[in-house]
Amino acid sequence: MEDFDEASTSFISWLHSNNTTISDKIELADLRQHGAGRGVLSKEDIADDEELFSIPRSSILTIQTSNLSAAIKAKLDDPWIGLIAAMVFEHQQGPESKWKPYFDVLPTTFDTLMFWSEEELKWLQGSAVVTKIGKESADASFKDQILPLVRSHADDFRLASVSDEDVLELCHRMGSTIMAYAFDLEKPSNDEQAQGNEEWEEDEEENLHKGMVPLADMLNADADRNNAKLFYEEDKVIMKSIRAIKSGEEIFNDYGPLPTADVLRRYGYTTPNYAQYDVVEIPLHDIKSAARIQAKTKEAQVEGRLQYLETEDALDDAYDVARSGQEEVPQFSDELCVLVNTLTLPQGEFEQFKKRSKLPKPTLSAAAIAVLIAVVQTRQTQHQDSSDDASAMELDGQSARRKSMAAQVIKGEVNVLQEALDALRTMSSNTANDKRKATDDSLSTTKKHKR
Ligand SMILES: C[S@@+](CC[C@H](N)C(=O)[O-])C[C@H]1O[C@@H](n2cnc3c(N)ncnc32)[C@H](O)[C@@H]1O
Repeated sequence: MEDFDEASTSFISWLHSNNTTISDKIELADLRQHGAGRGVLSKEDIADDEELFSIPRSSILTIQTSNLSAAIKAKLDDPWIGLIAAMVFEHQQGPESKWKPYFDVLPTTFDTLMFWSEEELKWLQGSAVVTKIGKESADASFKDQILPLVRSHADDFRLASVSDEDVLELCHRMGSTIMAYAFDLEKPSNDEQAQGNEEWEEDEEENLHKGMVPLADMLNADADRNNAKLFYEEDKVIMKSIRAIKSGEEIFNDYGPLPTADVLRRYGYTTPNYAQYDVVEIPLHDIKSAARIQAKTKEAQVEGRLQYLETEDALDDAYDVARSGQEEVPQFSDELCVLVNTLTLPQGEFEQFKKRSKLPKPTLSAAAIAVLIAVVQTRQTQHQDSSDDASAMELDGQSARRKSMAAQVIKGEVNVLQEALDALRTMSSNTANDKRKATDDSLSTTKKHKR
């Protein structure tokens, strides 16, 4: 048997020997041909609300369930760092770890942005996602918090002969696994005792129950074909179908409304299904520049208005522009509209708002629309589509795949910008028509009065 299949078989036996129940109607499948690693398929028709599998909480790998000593656990107050430390610890126990067969089906390499070279990241030029990778800050946290812990408990962690560099690499590997595989464990639903339990409440706030849920994390995700969901009970978690599933269909989880760029950053793949959630992030700086140039608002006035918005708790560092036609997310958020309206007000009107401690309404003014058109047009020049540059011919398989995923992110953001521009131009001509109509109406009223 191939290593891949052997690992899957051992993993399933391990689940069975750890009180997991798995419906006969599903199977763990090899989906590598489709570029999706392992996944779960149905073998028979499944009804809505059927139990697919249940995992005892004791098999979920968390800081608490890990075999870390109480002394080490007591030092882990950050959920993210804590789970990384627990995973590093369990990984180093090798066959002595309860979770060894689980580790054997977890990835060791990733396509998430953390692992892209500088050259590869250039393919994402224009997208704000490159500013959110967080490799340096993760590195700093590992050096500050995990290395000293590992070194002061060298025997426990079995890392005494491993270099700092290799420990950090292991931390990045576990951190990336958590990002793509871990669940935020919720408190049990319909359980009054747990609902009223202070420990759960505190933990929920602090998100202390981040955990690796074996098998639940073998489900791939699809925003449109999501057909299963994890439910939380006191002693176990249960994966249930949330619609009828035909025999042979894949069983999908959902990652929530994530733009393609974030799916790539966190999960290392792209799919057209998440394009509906694509956004373009506009930094405040770009809006300030456009207001100065386009609306001719003086620099000191721009700064004064930003200060005022800050005191009114109405200022952000950046604003998302979304796809048109999204039900839950407006294309231009109220916060963005209020900002641009404020920046483009005549000074006298701004003083009036300030005096009354009020903000303009979010309906975009003509001047604000013009500023946003300038902002969007500038952004359009910053997105580079490198999908057909000739160097692609020389790329190895991994880089070629990364390049095509980057192209998908850029294409999605270019679409967002084009839709934004179209919407703004329509608003602009509607505003002009309304103004013309208002002028015509007032002229005809004046004429009537003259007669
Ligand atoms: C929670 S795991 C799912 C199990 C995973 N396929 C495996 O083999 O371990 C998440 C990872 O699966 C992959 N994945 C999830 N959904 C996918 C999809 N619709 N298409 C391709 N890959 C997907 C991505 O690599 C992602 O980081």
